[in-house]
Amino acid sequence: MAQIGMVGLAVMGSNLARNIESKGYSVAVYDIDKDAEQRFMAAYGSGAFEAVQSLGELAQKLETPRMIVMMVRAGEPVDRLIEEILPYLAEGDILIDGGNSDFHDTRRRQKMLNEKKIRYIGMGVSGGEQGALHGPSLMPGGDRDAWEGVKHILTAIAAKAPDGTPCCAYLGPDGAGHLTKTVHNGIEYGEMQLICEAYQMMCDGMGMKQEDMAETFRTWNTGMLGGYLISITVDILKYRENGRYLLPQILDVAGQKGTGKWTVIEAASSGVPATITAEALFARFLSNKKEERKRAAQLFPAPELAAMPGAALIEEIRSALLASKIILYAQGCMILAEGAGTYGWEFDLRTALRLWRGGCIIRSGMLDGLIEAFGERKLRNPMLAPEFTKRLNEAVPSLRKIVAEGAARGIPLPAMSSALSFFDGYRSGKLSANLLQAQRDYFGAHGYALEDAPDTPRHTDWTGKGGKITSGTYNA
Ligand SMILES: NC(=O)C1=CN([C@@H]2O[C@H](COP(=O)(O)OP(=O)(O)OC[C@H]3O[C@@H](n4cnc5c(N)ncnc54)[C@H](OP(=O)(O)O)[C@@H]3O)[C@@H](O)[C@H]2O)C=CC1
Ligand SMILES: O=C(CO)[C@H](O)[C@H](O)COP(=O)(O)O
Repeated sequence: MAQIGMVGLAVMGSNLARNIESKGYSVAVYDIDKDAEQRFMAAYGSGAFEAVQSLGELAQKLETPRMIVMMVRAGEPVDRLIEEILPYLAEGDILIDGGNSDFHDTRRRQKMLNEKKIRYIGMGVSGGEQGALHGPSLMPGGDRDAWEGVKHILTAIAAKAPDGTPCCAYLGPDGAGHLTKTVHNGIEYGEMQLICEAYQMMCDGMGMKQEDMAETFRTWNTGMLGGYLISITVDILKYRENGRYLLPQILDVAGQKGTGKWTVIEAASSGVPATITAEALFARFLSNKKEERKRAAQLFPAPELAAMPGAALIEEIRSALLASKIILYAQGCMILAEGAGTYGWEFDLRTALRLWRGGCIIRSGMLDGLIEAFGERKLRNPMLAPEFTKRLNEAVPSLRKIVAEGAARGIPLPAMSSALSFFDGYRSGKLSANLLQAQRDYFGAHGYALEDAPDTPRHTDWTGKGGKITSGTYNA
C-alpha cells in the first residue's frame, strides 16, 4: 500500500512525487497520459513508486484515509478529475489540489467536497521544476484538520527558509492558499516586467553589451533587490548556444497561464490599485501583437537621442528597480489583506510572507524587511514602515529620472511608470478626484461631498436645467 497518491506526472507532479519519495514515503502515481507514466517509471521506478492504471486502482492502492495530490492543469481538468475520482473516495479522505487554481474555484470545490465528507486542501506550489524536486514553497489552505493530517509530509518536502523553518504553513480556510499563490504570481509578473524594463534601458537606452549587463545584474543580486529572479536573469544573459547568446534570438512574445490575470481581477474586485501587476499583464498582451508592432515600428520611429552614457546611470536604474519593487510588494500585500477581510479568513500576512522566503520564484532579500514591517504595528502598507519610507525617499528620485529618460527615448517602461504614478498618487493629500466627482455629478447626478463634510452627500444643478432626483451614491 502506498502512503500518498500523485495524479499528473508532468514537470511539477513528477518532481513533487520524487521529492516525497526521497523523504521516505511510498507514492502511487497516475497520469492519463500513459506514455508520461511509463517514462516516469522507466526513470524512477526503482524507488518506492507504484504506477496505477486507473483512478479506481489508485484508491485501492492507498492507505486510508487516502491522501491524493492533483497536479494537473487548472480549471476544467481539475473539476473533471474530482468528478472521476469521487466515486472511489471514502469519508475523511484528503484531496489536495497543488495546481495553480483560481481560488474562487477552490472555494466552490471545498464546499462541494465537504458536503460529501471529503476533506480538501487548495495548495499553491512554487519553485518550478527544481523547487518541486528539492524543496518548493507550499501555500496550503482549506480544511484545517486535513492540514493536520498531511502536514508531516508537506513540511518534510518544503524548502527551508534561511532561518531553517519550512516554507509551508496553513494559511486559512477554503481559498486562502490559492489566493496567496495567485498574489505570489502577480508579484512574480510585476518583478519580471520590472527586470525586463531595467534590461531594456541598459540594452536600448545605453547600448550596453550583454556580458556587461550580466555583470551588472550580478552585482545587484544582494540586499533587498537580490533574489531568485535577478539570479536567473544573470544566468540567462550569460547563456550561449553554439557560441552565440541565446537571449537576443528569443521571440519577444510573452505567454501566460492565468494567475496574473486573476490577480488583477481580484485586485479590481476588491478595489486595490495593483497597478504594477496590471501593467505587467497588459505588457504581455501587448507583446503578443507582434505583427502590428512591427508595422507600427515603421510608422512611428523612436525619438533620436544619443545613447545614455555613464556608470552613474546604471546606479539610477538599480535604485529605480528597488523603489518599484518595494511598491510592487506593497501592492501585493494590499490584495492579500483585502482578500482576507472580504472572505472572512483568519489570515496573518506575515505567514504568507514567511513562506515566500525560500523555494519560490519571488524569494528575495525584501521579505525579512516586510515581515518586520508588519510585525511592528498594524500597518496597512509597508511603505509606511520607517525602513521602507527611508528606502523610498532615497530611491524614488532615480525612479523619476529613469521614467523620464525612458519617455524621452520612447522606451516603454509600463511597470516603472505605474510604480511612480502610484507612489505620487499615494503620497498626495489632494488628488484631482474633486474634478472627477464634479463631472460625475454634472452628467449623472451621482453626488459628491465637500472637504469639510465628507459624510454628507450633495448634488448641484450645474446647468440650471437639472431635475431634483439624484442617483444613489453607492460604490461598486
Ligand atoms: N510548471 C511550473 O513551473 C508550475 C506549474 N504549476 C501548476 O501545477 C499544475 C501542473 O503543472 P505542470 O506540471 O506544468 O503540468 P501540465 O499542466 O502541463 O500537465 C499536467 C499533467 O497532468 C495530466 N492530466 C491532466 N488531467 C488529468 C487527469 N484527469 N488525470 C490524470 N492526469 C491528468 C496531463 O496529461 P495531458 O498532457 O494528457 O493532459 C499532464 O501530464 C498546473 O496547475 C500548473 O499551473 C505550479 C507551479 C509551477
Ligand atoms: O506558478 C508558476 C511559477 O510560480 C508557473 O511557472 C506559472 O506557469 C507561471 O505563470 P505564467 O505561465 O502565467 O507566466
